[in-house]
Amino acid sequence: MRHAHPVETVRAAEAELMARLPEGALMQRAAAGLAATCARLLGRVYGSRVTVLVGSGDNGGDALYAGAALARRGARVTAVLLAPGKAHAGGLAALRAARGRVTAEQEVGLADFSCADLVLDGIVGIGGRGGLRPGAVPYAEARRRGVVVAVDLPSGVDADTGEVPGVALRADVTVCFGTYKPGLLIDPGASYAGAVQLVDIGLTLPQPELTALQHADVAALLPLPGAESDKYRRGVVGVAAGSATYPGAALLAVAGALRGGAGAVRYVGAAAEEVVRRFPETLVTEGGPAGAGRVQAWVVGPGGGEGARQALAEALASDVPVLVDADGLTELGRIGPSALAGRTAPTLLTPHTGEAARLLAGADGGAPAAADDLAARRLATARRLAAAYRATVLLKGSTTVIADPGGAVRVNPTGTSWLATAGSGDVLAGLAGSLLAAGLPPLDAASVAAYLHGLAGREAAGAPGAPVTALAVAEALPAVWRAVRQA
Ligand SMILES: NC(=O)C1=CN([C@@H]2O[C@H](COP(=O)(O)OP(=O)(O)OC[C@H]3O[C@@H](n4cnc5c(N)ncnc54)[C@H](O)[C@@H]3O)[C@@H](O)[C@H]2O)[C@@H](O)CC1
Ligand SMILES: Nc1ncnc2c1ncn2[C@@H]1O[C@H](COP(=O)(O)OP(=O)(O)O)[C@@H](O)[C@H]1O
Ligand SMILES: [K+]
Repeated sequence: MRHAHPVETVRAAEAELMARLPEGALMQRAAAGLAATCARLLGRVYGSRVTVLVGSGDNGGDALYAGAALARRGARVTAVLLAPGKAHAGGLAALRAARGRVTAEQEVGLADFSCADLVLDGIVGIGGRGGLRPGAVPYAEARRRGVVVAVDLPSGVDADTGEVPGVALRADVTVCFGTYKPGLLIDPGASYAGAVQLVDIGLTLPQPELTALQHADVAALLPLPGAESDKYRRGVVGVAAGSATYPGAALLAVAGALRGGAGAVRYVGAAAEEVVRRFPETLVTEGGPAGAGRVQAWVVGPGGGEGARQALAEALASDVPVLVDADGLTELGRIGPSALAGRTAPTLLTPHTGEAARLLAGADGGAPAAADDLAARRLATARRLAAAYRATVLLKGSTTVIADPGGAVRVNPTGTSWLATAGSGDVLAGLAGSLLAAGLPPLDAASVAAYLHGLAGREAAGAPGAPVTALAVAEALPAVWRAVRQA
């Protein structure tokens, strides 16, 4: 499990550790880890060209000490001071002592930047506010031939949210200290970070609110049949999806549900004939969720069309977990959070940002939000929805973020934009519903589903990648289950 902590928590842990260590020791640890990664990336340090972009804080200090370490090993290092007079004094002295060059001239800095084998971005770290300041913007736009290594965080990315309020410097590798910052895991910030490496500097940190699953975590959560299992004990997932206009959504949700670990899939809706023809293992019931037989969790809404309102009302009236997607979310947005007020079992909402905008419009009375703005503030959006509806929210898109109303957040690391294809969300809904029916709590069901769905998207796209269909994503699920269990 990867853990991320907000700046306030990191600072408190740093202060506590610094009080027990000789002055500067923590920065030396950070710089040593940073220099080791740079040396690995360079392969041959001696004779290589390294440019260090230096801002006014300790982030620049880390970069300067790492630059000094590389200079001592024979690299030709130039420090470019973006805030001359404010650069970290100790780091600057160390670089000079190692015979590094120092300049404050932008023209020289830009020329150096463009021909360096490696650039260290020490402009700003967790102390940053807003995007890059004007003096640093040309570096984000300049030609580059070497690898750019961000120190702790790509400059211009908000550490706590992943928001990029202005221009940011894109990195190939980010070396972060002590813990991941949320901004390294959540887009758009995550897309600036490249490959992220964590350097342990000995911080003692509390349980994180924000986590990202890895293979071993998912493997431990997957519902597996035991010797005494039967289909009911494994869980029956009810799928209320599809309509005369959108029968395909029913097929795709059922396809996802069949590969999610429940013992059986029960379908209700207008596409029963198509569903049984394609998936004869599906149980089909006439009418809506209210009259269906035993079900441990409902999936309502994919392609639900005009039937979504009634199906939603019936599913929400049940005492089992309900996943609401697509047309179900549109109906829910019309009513607002009061629709969930009487529920005794958990509810999981799976909006994309357009649906999130509609849900918010029906929720907390705030100003109407555009989907693009919500996408730029993914963490805040998922949290706001979870709080307003008192439900678990899986916000889909470039980084899928899952927020529990209690405050816990999971970020999915496996996504791929090949999944941006019609119907792949229906597969995800069926898959997550199946995991709910198998007994996983909503945060786990949603984050395991997003994880497997992302891997299945990659598996279906192959390497170097080709367009995928939603059904191919569903069909790739058994292979990714195996891959996760084998890891
Ligand atoms: N405190 C410590 O002992 C440690 C700190 N570490 C490093 O220190 C960093 C935090 O250092 P600081 O608290 O000094 O903060 P930063 O170095 O991240 O930035 C603060 C400085 O940047 C300026 N600034 C803010 N926003 C800016 C922007 N958008 N563009 C340009 N300048 C901007 C501020 O005026 C301030 O002078 C971490 O990210 C990490 O790299 C590590 O060395 C680990 C140990
Ligand atoms: N840019 C992207 N990068 C990664 N995943 C994406 C991107 N855009 C969409 N996705 C994923 O693709 C799926 C699309 O779901 P959705 O928007 O509901 O489509 P549909 O309604 O057609 O099924 C979601 O799992 C979402 O997270
Ligand atoms: K930085």
